[in-house]
Amino acid sequence: MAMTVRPRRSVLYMPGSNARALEKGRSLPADGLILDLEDAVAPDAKAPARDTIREAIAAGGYGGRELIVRTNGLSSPWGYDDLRMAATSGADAVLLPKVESPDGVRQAEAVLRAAGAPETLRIWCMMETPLGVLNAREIAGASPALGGLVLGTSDLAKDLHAAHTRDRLPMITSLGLCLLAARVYGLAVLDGVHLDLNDDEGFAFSCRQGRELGFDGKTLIHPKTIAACNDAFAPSADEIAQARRIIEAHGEAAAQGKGVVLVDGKLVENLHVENARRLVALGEAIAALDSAGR
Ligand SMILES: CC(C)(COP(=O)(O)OP(=O)(O)OC[C@H]1O[C@@H](n2cnc3c(N)ncnc32)[C@H](O)[C@@H]1OP(=O)(O)O)[C@@H](O)C(=O)NCCC(=O)NCCSC(=O)C[C@H](O)C(=O)O
Ligand SMILES: [Mg+2]
Repeated sequence: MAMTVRPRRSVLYMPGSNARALEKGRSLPADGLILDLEDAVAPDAKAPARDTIREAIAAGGYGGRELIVRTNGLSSPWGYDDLRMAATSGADAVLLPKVESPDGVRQAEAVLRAAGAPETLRIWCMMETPLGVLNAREIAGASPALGGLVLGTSDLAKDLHAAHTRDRLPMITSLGLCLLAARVYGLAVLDGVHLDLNDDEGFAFSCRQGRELGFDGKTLIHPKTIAACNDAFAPSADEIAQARRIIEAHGEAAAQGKGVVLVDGKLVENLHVENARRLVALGEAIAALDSAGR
């Protein structure tokens, strides 16, 4: 059975006020781009940044990259105008900051729909406050328009009074709760940013850890980190080859009326086949993106 998986290994933030960054986004190998109106944009630059983002998306050239507009909160002076712009911008998704309740999602959704947002526009939520994380399950189930959760580990660390440690132990509970909520509702889920651009080793560790925990990918702040992130979140050639062996061996076993089989000495059941199919589909989707130049 064919399975569709959208690669979201690397999703790069860029300030909506930075036209050069938006231009560069058209040629970077990121799976997605977050065109930011919130924290990366100074108050005086918010209104012009809205125009810059709208014009950039309208001009096109982003290929298969997923385009996500991060708006300001509705309690800020810019939130409503941001949502109205994003509604008809042609973006794939709107990313709401600091979401703390399902009502926050529904309120934003009502503004988007009233502004003419198409049914295809997804709503993504930043999970970056203690209350938001505790309400992750309700937020993830707030609307069928939900597309994904993004961890805001910088804001979260601040609110938790937590340290940024290499092993990210202080974050683990929050990461786990958001992952659980996303998987319950079939949403995408992206890990937070690694702030130290000179710490290649720490970055590689956090990518590996994020993938092992179950994240689909990681949010990034600089283009130089995209390639390593893509590698870390893509299934390796060995993993794909093993997944194919699992699918084939289980298919042969099923044809003989057996429910289980050993592959490379390990027990394989239906659940392993499901995961193997996901890995193969992800590998194929990545190959298709790469061959299209995105
Ligand atoms: C961090 C930066 C300000 C560094 O910018 P800069 O000094 O320009 O870097 P470089 O000179 O090394 O840039 C080299 C070229 O790459 C382009 N570039 C740099 N960053 C980006 C980017 N993010 N997107 C696209 N292109 C980028 C430069 O234009 C240079 O190109 P060229 O002209 O060809 O030489 C900068 O990287 C930056 O602004 N990063 C994004 C910051 C951001 O968006 N922050 C907000 C999101 S993080 C967050 O909010 C987390 C969350 O909410 C939480 O709570 O955790
Ligand atoms: Mg934040």
